Amino acid sequence: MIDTVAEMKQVMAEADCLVPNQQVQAAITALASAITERLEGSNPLVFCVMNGGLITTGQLLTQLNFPVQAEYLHATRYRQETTGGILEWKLRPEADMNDRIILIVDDILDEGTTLCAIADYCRAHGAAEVLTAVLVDKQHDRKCRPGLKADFTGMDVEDRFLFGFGMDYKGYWRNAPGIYAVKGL
Ligand SMILES: O=P(O)(O)OC[C@H]1O[C@H](OP(=O)(O)OP(=O)(O)O)[C@H](O)[C@@H]1O
Ligand code: HPA
Repeated sequence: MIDTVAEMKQVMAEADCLVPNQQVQAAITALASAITERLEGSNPLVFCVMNGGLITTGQLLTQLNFPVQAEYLHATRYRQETTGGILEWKLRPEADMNDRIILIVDDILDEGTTLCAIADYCRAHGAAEVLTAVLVDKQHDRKCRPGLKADFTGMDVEDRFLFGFGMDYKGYWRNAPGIYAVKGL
């Protein structure tokens, strides 16, 4: 355990800060404005995708200045790894989605498998429309559907393994106050 903590301190010491805190905050504020403009009058049901979506969703929600119903779900496919596997539903949404406009909020659109599966699930359970919002869109050509984009994107980030603002490296550093890339990854 102590070895892990020391390793994680080393990971941070050697990491590249790609986007500093203030810039991330500005991106979340811009996301909130775009979401407000589009959804203010439509009584959206917001789903936080746990665990990674926790910080983006939390900060975003406090900047949505209209009544919002917020829930969470948990789907995961990276676990402690840096490459994704089969998507595992840990907690499926329980709220009634029938005829609702759903907004799914997550930290990162990487290959997109996670967001696509969640959006498909919501549509199959009666959602009238499903929109997606991510803090980060990782730039590469490995998207599960070519050209896949979220409806709302905070920022594009280079193709490295990232941590901070909800994104973890081996379960750690979701709390890092900026977007960092692991040395060599
Ligand atoms: O676009 P994709 O390639 O599907 O990857 C993106 C997903 O991966 C991460 O979740 P993870 O599986 O690590 O689960 P966690 O949030 O519980 O850590 C992240 O929070 C996204 O939900
Ligand atoms: O770069 C990443 N970092 C953390 N979690 C992730 N899940 C998908 N891609 C990433």
